[in-house]
Amino acid sequence: MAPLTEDPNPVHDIDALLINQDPNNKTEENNNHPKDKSAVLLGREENSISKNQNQGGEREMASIHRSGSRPQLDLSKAAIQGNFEEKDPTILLPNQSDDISHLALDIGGSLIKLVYFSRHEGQPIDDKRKKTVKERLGISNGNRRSFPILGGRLHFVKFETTKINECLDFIYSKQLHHGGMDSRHWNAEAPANDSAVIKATGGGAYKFTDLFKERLGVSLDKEDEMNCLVAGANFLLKAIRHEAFTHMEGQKEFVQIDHNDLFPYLLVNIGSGVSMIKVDGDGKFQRVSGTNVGGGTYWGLGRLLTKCKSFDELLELSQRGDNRTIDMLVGDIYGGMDYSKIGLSASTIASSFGKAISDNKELEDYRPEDISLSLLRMISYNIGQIAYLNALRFGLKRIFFGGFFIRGHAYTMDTISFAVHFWSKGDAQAMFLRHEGFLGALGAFMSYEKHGLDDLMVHQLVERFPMGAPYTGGKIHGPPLGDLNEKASSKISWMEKFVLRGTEITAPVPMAPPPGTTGLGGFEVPSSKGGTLRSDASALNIGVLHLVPTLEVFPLLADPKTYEPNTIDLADHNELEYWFTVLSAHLPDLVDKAVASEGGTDDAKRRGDAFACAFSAHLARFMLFPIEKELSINVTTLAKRTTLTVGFIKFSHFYMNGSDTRLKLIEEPAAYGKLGLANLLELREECLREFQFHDAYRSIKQRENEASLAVLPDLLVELDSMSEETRLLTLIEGVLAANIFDWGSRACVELYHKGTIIEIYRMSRDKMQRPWRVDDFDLFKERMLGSREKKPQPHKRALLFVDNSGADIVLGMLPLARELLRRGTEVVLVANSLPALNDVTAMELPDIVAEAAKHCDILRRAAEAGGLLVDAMINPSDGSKENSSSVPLMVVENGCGSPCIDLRQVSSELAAAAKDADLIILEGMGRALHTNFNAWFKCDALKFCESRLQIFAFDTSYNIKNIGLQLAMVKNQRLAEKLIKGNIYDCVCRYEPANLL
Ligand SMILES: CC(C)(COP(=O)(O)O)[C@@H](O)C(=O)NCCC(=O)O
Ligand SMILES: [Mn+2]
Repeated sequence: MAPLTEDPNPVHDIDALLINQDPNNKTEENNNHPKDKSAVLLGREENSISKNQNQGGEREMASIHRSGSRPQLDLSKAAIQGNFEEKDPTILLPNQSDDISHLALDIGGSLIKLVYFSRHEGQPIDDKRKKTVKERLGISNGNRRSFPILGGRLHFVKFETTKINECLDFIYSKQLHHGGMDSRHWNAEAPANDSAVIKATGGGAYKFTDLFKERLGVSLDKEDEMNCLVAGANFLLKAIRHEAFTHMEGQKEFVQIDHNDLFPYLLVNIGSGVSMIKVDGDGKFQRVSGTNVGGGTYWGLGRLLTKCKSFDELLELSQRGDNRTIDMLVGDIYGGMDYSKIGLSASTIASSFGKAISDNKELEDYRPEDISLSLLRMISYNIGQIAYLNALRFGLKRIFFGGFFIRGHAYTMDTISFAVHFWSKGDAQAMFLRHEGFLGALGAFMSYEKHGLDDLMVHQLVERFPMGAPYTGGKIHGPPLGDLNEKASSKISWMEKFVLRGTEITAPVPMAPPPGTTGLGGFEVPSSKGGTLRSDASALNIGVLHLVPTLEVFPLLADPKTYEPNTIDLADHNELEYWFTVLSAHLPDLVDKAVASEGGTDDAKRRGDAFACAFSAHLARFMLFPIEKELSINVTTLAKRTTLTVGFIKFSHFYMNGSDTRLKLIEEPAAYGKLGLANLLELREECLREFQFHDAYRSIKQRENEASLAVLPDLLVELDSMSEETRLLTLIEGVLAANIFDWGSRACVELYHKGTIIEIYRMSRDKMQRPWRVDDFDLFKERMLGSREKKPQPHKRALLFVDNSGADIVLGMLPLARELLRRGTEVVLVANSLPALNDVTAMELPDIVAEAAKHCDILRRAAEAGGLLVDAMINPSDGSKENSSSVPLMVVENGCGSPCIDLRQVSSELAAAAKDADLIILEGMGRALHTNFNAWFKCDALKFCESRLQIFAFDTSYNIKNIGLQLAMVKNQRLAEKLIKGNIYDCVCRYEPANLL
């Protein structure tokens, strides 16, 4: 490669070199102040029409506005790839940003909200497998909309406006003003692009224009605040599954919004002042009302009256307040009685601050806590009341509240909810949004038209890291983490700062709320069980949105609307506590494996520690544990790995109240969306990837694959010597037995010290004794082999959702696949797209199959027919490549990187493979137990799938609602007891033929 940077005026035709680059664009950017669609709808003046039309635009009005930040040609560090002699050599532009705008801002009076995009890190793509699968399954990109975003993440970050310099540092450190780290190396000294433009909304977009220009060399392209709020709210309500929730008396409940029935609604944005916006559709809205008594009033008056230094401090005070000392209640007027005739209880506030008239007290005589609560209730009730009256005025069913005033504060939400409930006599309900603080920033982000985000579907957005926003992004740079007690030093990187911040959070112990009086519907004291508050309460209650435009809903789901992937709902605190303990205990070992998988270097160790800190901080957020329990966990953790700060730092950092024997960790799982065990298991994998551990179990997987492949030929000979019936049973037993190789199960991992892989496999198989705890094998056998009355009908295509590497795939699932192939059934092995624990991935499978095929004709022919052996021809001279006598064996990726699978979001190739499938086999605890245990499948368009075979070793039976075949051996004692009233290593074999439905 040769550098090209010396030549400021390259002779190459720029248009030819760079797709999507518009050389005219520079002038357009400088002059144009694009407005979004709604601006056009509202009939605003548009100053860029003629320019765009000149550029060839028969495009319609709404789409003629070009984003002000279309990328510029960045030739820095450009280099010719390949040979100088070549005629038009490719030129690499390492610093060229993607054709995507990466950052948008909402700069408010107190907070700056950032939404930024990062591309998914380039995964190695096995093109050949994909190509063959595409051909085989007839997948085309035909009607797929081509998204400018090919996949990436939306991150949400906040800064206090007073710390705008930190915000600028952050943008700079991540090079977000140039299109992000993806396109620029860390510390790249590329010159700032003078004409770069960032979308921004909020008053600060005007106030800080010069500062942004000075510090980052970028211009802020101002977007209308109201447009942004509405665009952000619409996007969230349509695209995020668990976005809206109600909050009454401390209870949070998510509301399923039907996208087709979203409009109209009332959006109440409580900032310094309050706006009430009637939203009728995308870009269609009207500000119908508002009130000047809002967040600013609360903070302003509160500051004067209590001397509080921050808004959060004031809110925290309110939690310990008793407003009855200062508010005049109905009971104060009526001698402690209710005014029942007009439906007011004695505890109803008759007049906020009313007692101060007659008390003959000075300001100092009132507790600041009481003042704060009185103020909070006065303002919240007032807003709730006005909002309801406006909803009534326009006949609106739904009221969504957002804005910085709420900040995920349970007490505030309860108060607003109470007011809406009270005034509507229960007819209306207040709803809140998890991303409420980011509506404006998201709206500004959406205003870059080319994102194509507007018609993203729910299943294309995955909130994979439900509470990880502050931990994400960037690489681990800078010196080792060191002592996390140290305050953020200028030396440490952003990532580390974030880790630091996350673990530093101190939160007050929630006070038991004063008992609310039950009366005649007056304003009782709201009870907020989840009334926790932290210094930046809403900073962590949202996750990173992964945009994967290729994800689809699994077409064989009988009813995607009612489908719930999680079997275990962590809203049950006992479950949460148990799984917290299990995952915490597993952490040190996982870190060891992860560090070893990266060569055990210092960098890997540092990343390992950072991962452990981040993941345990995430886990901690869900929990509120008695102190004894916490400490016992810490002691074991530390005894094992003294250098690791896992699970310990978080406790030393969390607020502890002497009178309360609890460590305060944030107990508000619902704030992060509905949480099931699958989310927690996925979070762990995502967190590993975040710290650049891409395959912690790589070497274990390799070792187990090799050992298993070595004994496969003997197993196949053994199987072939059996009668059909015995063989089928042995095969199912084999799947169950081999699923014991699960590095996610503590009990199993302990077993591995007791023998070789093959010994454990044999032992496990020998112990298979029927009847299993749940045993529908005979039904399945009848379907496969037929009966006296019925001849067997081979399945057309079977989808085998495979699980672990090693014995599980090689000695369990592959022989079962072989049996199906032998019977004329096409087999599709469905494997993870990304590693998770020791699960086999779709990338790894072709090699494993190729090795296995060396010992088996059936597998070889089928693998060839399925295009799996293109590279690894066993015997290239035998000419069997074109052999069409076999049904194919194929491999597809499932679209996920977790031990579990959410079938609402699978890869397009799996969706395509499912079309002709009439048998689904789900194997393993993660895929068939923790998720999909209650799933129903169909085949063709409307019929239920002829059979549903779920195989998982060591499964357990929760309250089994479905019928069907599941093969399982329970790998966890507690699950065994709960699910099947059995014991660890019990088996479940459940089969679900359609005629039973
Ligand atoms: C993570 C797992 C779901 C993986 O199981 P698999 O899908 O491989 O059968 C499972 O190992 C698990 O639930 N482990 C935690 C329970 C324990 O350690 O007992
Ligand atoms: Mn697994």
